[in-house]
Amino acid sequence: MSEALPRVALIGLGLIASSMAHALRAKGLVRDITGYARSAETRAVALELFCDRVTESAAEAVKEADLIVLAVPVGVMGEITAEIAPHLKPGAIVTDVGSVKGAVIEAVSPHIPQGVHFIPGHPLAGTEYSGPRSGFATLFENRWWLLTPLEGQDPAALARLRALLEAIGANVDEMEAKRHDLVLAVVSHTPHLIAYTMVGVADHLRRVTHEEVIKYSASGFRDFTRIAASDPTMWRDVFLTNKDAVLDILGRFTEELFMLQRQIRMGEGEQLHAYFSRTRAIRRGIIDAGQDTSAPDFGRAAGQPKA
Ligand SMILES: NC(=O)c1ccc[n+]([C@@H]2O[C@H](COP(=O)([O-])OP(=O)(O)OC[C@H]3O[C@@H](n4cnc5c(N)ncnc54)[C@H](O)[C@@H]3O)[C@@H](O)[C@H]2O)c1
Ligand SMILES: O=C(O)C(=O)C[C@]1(C(=O)O)C=C[C@@H](O)C=C1
Repeated sequence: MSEALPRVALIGLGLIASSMAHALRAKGLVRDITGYARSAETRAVALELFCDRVTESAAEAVKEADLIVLAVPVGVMGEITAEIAPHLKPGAIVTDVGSVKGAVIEAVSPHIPQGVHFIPGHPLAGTEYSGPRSGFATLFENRWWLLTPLEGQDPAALARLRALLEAIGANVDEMEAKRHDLVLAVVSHTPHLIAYTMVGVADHLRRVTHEEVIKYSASGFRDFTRIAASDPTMWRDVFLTNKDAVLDILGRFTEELFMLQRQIRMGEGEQLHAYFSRTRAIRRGIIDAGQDTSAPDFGRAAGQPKA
């Protein structure tokens, strides 16, 4: 058990909070997990599956807590912090799991009382499912968990949080918030937008092709549909709060797309081949670095790809 952080309050009881609770329980790391969700139905599920106690208000949930985890959509982090702020225990740690860091820091920091430690965070792990039944204990195993500590952060509080996250299997790294938001715009936010768009395009076409798009969808398109099934509230908030970085990356993406479009139109096969060879090498680099646990290794086992 973590003597440093024995009582945990989870604010919002969806995929990430429930996964944290399952992981903390499975490893026996904390003494008590209290949860808050708006709906009575969600609270009942949480009580049955992973919380020791649930409360009808966020304020009530945090009173005794040593660690408070804000696990709500990015757009409501500020208002929920304003609600809990007067009830936080001196010395408590508040962290969040939001997919965007700059906007969360801006919204949450002004409400944090003196003597309470706010340490923004983001687990780079998730699925397209949401809600209190979607969590599982191994979600964070061997996945990055980025912390974006603020200036003057208490090193002891940071070390306590880091130790707990590492104990549930995460690889913890620290990063400056602005850099986090740019990196995530590249590796997560813009790819989600592209997936949403592609599935939208296919849906328009479906009406023309009489369901064949869905019937014969191959694995590439299926991957897009999985991503595009992600929670609409969460992703609306991500795009609205990481606007600048996403628009920057989307601009670059559009330029590349236009270039490829032109090469296809002009029949420039050599250029297309060179481009695809470069992207294939990037993918193989990710697998070789052990960053994609979902990738089968037959590509490597069978030797080099065909030239
Ligand atoms: N899903 C992912 O892949 C993923 C990965 C990493 C981080 N995150 C981040 O984690 C956070 C939670 O995401 P999740 O996937 O667990 O979502 P989820 O939809 O599964 O759960 C969100 C919870 O917040 C509650 N909630 C929503 N609006 C609220 C409000 N106004 N007041 C109080 N509670 C409210 C919901 O009822 C639910 O209990 C988000 O900030 C998201 O950006 C998500
Ligand atoms: O695997 C998925 O379903 C995800 O999309 C998870 C994913 C991502 O990798 O982009 C999505 C959003 C988060 O903030 C972190 C992780």
